[in-house]
Amino acid sequence: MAMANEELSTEQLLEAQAHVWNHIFNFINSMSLKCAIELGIPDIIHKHGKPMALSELVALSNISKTKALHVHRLMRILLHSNFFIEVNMSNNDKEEERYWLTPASRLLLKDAPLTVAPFVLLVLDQILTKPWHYLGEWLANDHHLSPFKMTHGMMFWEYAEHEPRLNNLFNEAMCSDTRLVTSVLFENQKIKQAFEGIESLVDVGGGIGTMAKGIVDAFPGMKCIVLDLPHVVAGLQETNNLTYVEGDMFQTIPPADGVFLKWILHDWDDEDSVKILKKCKEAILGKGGKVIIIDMVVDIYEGGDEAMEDQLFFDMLMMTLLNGKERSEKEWAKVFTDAGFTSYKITPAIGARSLIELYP
Ligand SMILES: C[S@@+](CC[C@H](N)C(=O)[O-])C[C@H]1O[C@@H](n2cnc3c(N)ncnc32)[C@H](O)[C@@H]1O
Ligand SMILES: O=c1cc(-c2ccc(O)cc2)oc2c(O)c(O)ccc12
Repeated sequence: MAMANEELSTEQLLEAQAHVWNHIFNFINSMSLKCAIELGIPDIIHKHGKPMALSELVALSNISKTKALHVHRLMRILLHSNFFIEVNMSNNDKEEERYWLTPASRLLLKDAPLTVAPFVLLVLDQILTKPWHYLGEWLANDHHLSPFKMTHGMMFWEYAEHEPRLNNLFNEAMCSDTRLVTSVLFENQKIKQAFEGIESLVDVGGGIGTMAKGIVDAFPGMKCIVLDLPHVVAGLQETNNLTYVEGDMFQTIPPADGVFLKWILHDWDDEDSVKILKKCKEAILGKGGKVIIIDMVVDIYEGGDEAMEDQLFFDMLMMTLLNGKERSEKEWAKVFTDAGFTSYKITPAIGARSLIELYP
């Protein structure tokens, strides 16, 4: 029998091996990043205010002094993946290599308003990484809605309800994303127009209300209601134009001119998404309103290959953690029609994500 590799030139064979190795070891990039965040390396360098030598980094962190050379190796891989840059500076006539931040590591500073550090800690937490080991077994079997359920015996939202550490990590991560989204969303006039004229809005699955706060700041006349599960919104501070409702979006959505769904429908399969959208339609009927969705539309993105690959990653994430998916325009159109909506408009909005306006 012919061997598959027989037809490859040496160059092709080595290239193929490098490609496979790269994919096998990609998790080392992720784990090195998580380790740097846990050690607070971006924050220590930022606080230092100027490029920092390895010896200074070790002295000012809780890294063991005996591990300095190991940290040099950790920094080497993070330099390679553009999370830090190396600056050569002279110190008492001695050339010394120093580490400095890049735009990517600035996004990892724990106290930066737009930090994505909570997402790194969330996605690479053992609760979320364990289900990936069961993906193949899950695909080979009919039972269980997701590899997450197969691993932990319950769905993601139930787990979050019973495990405050996951609940807090998740809500904090979502909040940081929302801060990033609001900071770019209303700069775009086309997007801003989508919210104009809406006097009351329900943010369905709005988490702890970060997006709703951003919306009422941008539209001070608007009243916003955040609907989410009791363990998420219980006891949160309300204001004159921001209120919280503990509830289930599959049961009732409070009536309003507009319903907003950010990163909700990608958590659910088509059948559940249609159920949620039917409830949204009931909420806006009689008000002549619309539904505004922020989610990915596969193959519509701004920002090149990385945004395209991010759509593929998120689709796999939704399959593994939840029973959800990222949808193409054709798949969205079917869900909208099945839920009884007649028209929609897609505007590419934030990198890999779009804003969809949906009309009954
Ligand atoms: C992926 S998060 C999105 C949060 C927020 N919209 C954002 O983008 O930051 C999904 C949200 O849906 C909420 N959720 C899940 N099931 C729900 C239900 N049955 N009714 C209401 N909210 C629900 C979760 O608690 C969570 O806050
Ligand atoms: O578990 C997640 C993680 C994310 C996520 C990861 C990294 C980012 O930079 C942003 C977001 O998003 C999720 C999500 O949107 C969801 O509906 C459920 C789970 C997760």
